[in-house]
Amino acid sequence: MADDGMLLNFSIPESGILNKPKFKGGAWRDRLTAKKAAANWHSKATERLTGEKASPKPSTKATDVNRTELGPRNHAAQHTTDFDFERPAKRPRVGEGVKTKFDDNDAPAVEFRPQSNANVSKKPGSQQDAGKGGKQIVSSLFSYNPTSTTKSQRQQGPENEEPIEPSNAPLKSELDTFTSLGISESLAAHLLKKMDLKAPTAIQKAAITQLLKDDSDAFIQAETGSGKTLSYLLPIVQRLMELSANMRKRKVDDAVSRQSGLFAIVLAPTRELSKQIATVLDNLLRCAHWLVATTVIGGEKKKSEKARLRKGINILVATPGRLADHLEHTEALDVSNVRWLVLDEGDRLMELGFEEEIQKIVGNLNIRMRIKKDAKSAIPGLPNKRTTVLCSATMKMDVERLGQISLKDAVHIKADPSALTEDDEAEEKEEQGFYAPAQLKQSYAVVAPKLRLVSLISYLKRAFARKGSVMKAIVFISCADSVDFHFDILTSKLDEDEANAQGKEQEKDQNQEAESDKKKKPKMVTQADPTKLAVTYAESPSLSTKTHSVTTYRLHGSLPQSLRTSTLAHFTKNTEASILLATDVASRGLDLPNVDLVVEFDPAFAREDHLHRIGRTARAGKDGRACIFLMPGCEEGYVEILKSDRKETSETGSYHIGRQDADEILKRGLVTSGVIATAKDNKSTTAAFMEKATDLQLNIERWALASPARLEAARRAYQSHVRAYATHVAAERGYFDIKQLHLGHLAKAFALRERPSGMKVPGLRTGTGREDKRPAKVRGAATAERKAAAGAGGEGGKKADLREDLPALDDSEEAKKMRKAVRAREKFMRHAGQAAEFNLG
Ligand SMILES: Nc1ncnc2c1ncn2[C@@H]1O[C@H](COP(=O)(O)OP(=O)(O)OP(=O)(O)O)[C@@H](O)[C@H]1O
Repeated sequence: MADDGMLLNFSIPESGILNKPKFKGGAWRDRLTAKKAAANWHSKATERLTGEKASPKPSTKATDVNRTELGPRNHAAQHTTDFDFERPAKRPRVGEGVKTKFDDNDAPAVEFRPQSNANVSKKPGSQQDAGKGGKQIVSSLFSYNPTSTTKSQRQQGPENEEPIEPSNAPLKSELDTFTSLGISESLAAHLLKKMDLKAPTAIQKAAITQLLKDDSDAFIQAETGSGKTLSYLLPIVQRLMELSANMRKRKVDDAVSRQSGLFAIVLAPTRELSKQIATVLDNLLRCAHWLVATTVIGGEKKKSEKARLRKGINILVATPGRLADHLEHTEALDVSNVRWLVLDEGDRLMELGFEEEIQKIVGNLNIRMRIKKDAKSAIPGLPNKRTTVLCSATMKMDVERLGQISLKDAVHIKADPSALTEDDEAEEKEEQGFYAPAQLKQSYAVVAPKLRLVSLISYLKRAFARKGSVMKAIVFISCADSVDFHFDILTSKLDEDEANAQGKEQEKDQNQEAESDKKKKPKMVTQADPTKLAVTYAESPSLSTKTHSVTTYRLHGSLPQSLRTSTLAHFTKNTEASILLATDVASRGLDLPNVDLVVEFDPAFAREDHLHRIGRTARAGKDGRACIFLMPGCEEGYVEILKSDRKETSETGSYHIGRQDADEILKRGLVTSGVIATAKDNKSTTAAFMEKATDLQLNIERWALASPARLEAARRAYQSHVRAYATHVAAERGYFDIKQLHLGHLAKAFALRERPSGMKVPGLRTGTGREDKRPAKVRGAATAERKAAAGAGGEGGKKADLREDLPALDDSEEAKKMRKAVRAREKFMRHAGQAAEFNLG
């Protein structure tokens, strides 16, 4: 039957047959625009269908605007795709494309434009990808970035300057030998043959002379990498060898053996440092095998430590918490013969809150020594008084306090004795003086927050591009979560098809789920897989080249002690190119061989920490480079601190500090791969590096999207980073002003397409312009919070592991409850022997 003229008898509901589309999510402006356009079209369509006045047919052509590389914020755009309406005029912007959200605090991963509007020219800085699926992507990585306040000067860099005489190298004069300082021939021969140490450094010369000469207490102050460890160990070993030789000569006494008693204790703030000192000591004692040393440190089994103490020990290296514990509970530990007590890294011991433990230890040593003296059973030849040696790079207030607790009429020992002056004012200035090694080459990189992650990868790519150009690098990061996040990125295959495909799927799902999630109750967050913590090193696909591989390591205070130890040991032994991503747990005292580059990706919380960090390179006269990442704006003021790092600079202002821009780093790392671009090919290189950087960023974002655990880890890293940022010392907060931090842009550096919501950070701009009016006491707690976040790696029993759930430091009930919970968990961790951010003794 012909259907011509057939009348369909459908009844049309009052509301019309076309239901009005619902608009959810996205920016309200987008929703409003879409709603208006849809309403307009809807009424006209309904009019037409109900037989009323015909109206022009609306276009139903999908404009494909939703098929983007966008995060959930662009969800609104997805709902508008059935309507080809005119969008309102947008805020003008540099480059092309339509920005999906006009939030000054935020910027999407990429911006997009409708396909219909595809005739826009491709310009550098607005890289488009019309590839797979007809997507039109405009990179926002290079737009709306803050501009630098310091000049980019392509001038002579430090590498072209006259070589600078190292300030921490062994002395060159033929007269300066170990034997000339009073070290025995046999020990000096051992130093030369077995430890390859020919001549003493300046601080060793000063300290060994003094400590062999008399039994006064001493305060040793010298720059990083100047050999302080041997400056106190050598005189102790020399004295004990003499004691032993004398006893053998007398024949009436038994020769010194492990049973003769404990003669020296060395206290260090961290387990890593204790182990390192113990290793140097063991090497020394190979020429005096009758002397025995051991360690007692937090995180190890107390039972086996007790067994070792029972067997007899002559020199003990310990962390304060664990030693205090043994003094209380281990009967076999007899300290009545202790004649040397060394407090290494004194400022750090105080910073980590060991004052109480040290007071206990010193008190205990004093009492036992007095009792022993009264009993007149001291070993013949043993000094009558105890010598206490305090080592510190700085003479800050808290070190003075430590001096008051432990030292009596101490001699101040410095590498350059002429620096010890009678002039009080000059002396005070000198005492505060803590400088970087003279031969260390320093530079800074000015990198906008959005470009931080891609710039870091590019910087490292370039540094390791040529085999052997950089052997080992340490990258300092402010908090443990952020170390974990960057470790995952650097050890993943970012451009793997599978990961990308998963990421793209996830993108779609995320867009769809974002809206419904908002309405639902907040879900339990997916925690990053904690078992993954077991992996602390892996090859880095993005940094390795065809000719050589690069291994990335991670280290922070939240890793179990055994892992920390094995990771450091592996990094130390690795003879191939390797990078250690670490919190400040690695900033103090650690002597890792062949580190020729230190990158401060997150600036240190205080100048002293910065000097300790960069001091991991350029040690004992060797060369070294250090680069700090600063964001454009107030952070660039930190260059003043860099200038004050060098002794001669602070006085003469002559040292050149290299400067690089993000563009330069990206160009060198991603395009010219080690070859410096000439002016001729500069133009094409500009387009190329922007394209490559955008691709890299997209790959990273897709990689993160491919797994909820990764996304969660990224969020945690971001949050911990921002919270840590709020805890720079007051004197430097002008450079690191949390209120100036662009949180939306920064999210990108954590592979996030929008900034996580619901963060409480003290001092953070809330939109109300509210100032941080917390009482000083509460504000002070921020320091502890920061240290905990950094996984500062002490063994301070009283410090909280606030890493996972740092409370906002206000006085609200919620914050109080949270602090209580954190304290309870810390207590539990302590009893359970777990490694907290601060590792417990
Ligand atoms: N006389 C020497 N000649 C050559 N190398 C030396 C000498 N003394 C020490 N070293 C080496 O210098 C490096 C740094 O020594 P050490 O760790 O004691 O420095 P430090 O002053 O304690 O540094 P930091 O302040 O960073 O802890 C070590 O690798 C050590 O082997």
